[in-house]
Amino acid sequence: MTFTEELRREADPIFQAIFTHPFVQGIGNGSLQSEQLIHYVKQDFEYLNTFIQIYGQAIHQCDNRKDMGMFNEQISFILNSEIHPHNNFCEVAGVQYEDLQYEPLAPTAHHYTRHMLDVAQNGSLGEILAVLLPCPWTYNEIGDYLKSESQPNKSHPFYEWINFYSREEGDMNVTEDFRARLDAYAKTASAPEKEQMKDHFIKSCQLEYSFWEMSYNQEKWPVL
Ligand SMILES: Cc1ncc(CN)c(N)n1
Repeated sequence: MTFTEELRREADPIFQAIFTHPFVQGIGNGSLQSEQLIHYVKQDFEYLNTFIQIYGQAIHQCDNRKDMGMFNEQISFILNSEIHPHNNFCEVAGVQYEDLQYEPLAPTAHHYTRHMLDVAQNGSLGEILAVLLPCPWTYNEIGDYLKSESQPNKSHPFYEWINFYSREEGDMNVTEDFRARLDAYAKTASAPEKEQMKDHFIKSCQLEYSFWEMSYNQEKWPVL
């Protein structure tokens, strides 16, 4: 079993809980309220801004152009492609995307971004890959799950979102790319470093779940 297969097996209860979370189910059956979609987009815009900054820190740790190029491509992906699923949510909610940008972080988004930033500042390249991997991996699996469960056609309100994240067979996407790099990295990593990578990965999976919960409940700081 590869290192990332081991990670996936350990995180399976969290993946299953994500698939059945009411926000994810609400994407599948089109039942989400506008306020929930708006809360998600506001927080996710900021979350992805942090992701871009972490890619910058990962580039700082690369010792070859191939790896630098890969992270650079991922920055472009967020800037130019990952705006489409956000626009899908905005259209359904009946709001302009530009009006939801540069909002303060809610507690869970604050926690998740600080977790990733901490690893990016203090960890190895392997640890950075481990902390980032649940982001593409859980979304690809959500996309695949919703595509097979809901069989959406073009009239489904979240057709674009589901198709954006679901994978085509044989597709070499960012999840597969990160997994291959992390598996290669793990082959020469020490046992304590592998434990660290596992810990970062599992915490990010937990925080992926919490991010859906935050959006569903439109989480705010306790005292306003
Ligand atoms: C919180 C979160 N996790 C993952 C993704 C998919 N890149 C996202 N847009 N937002």
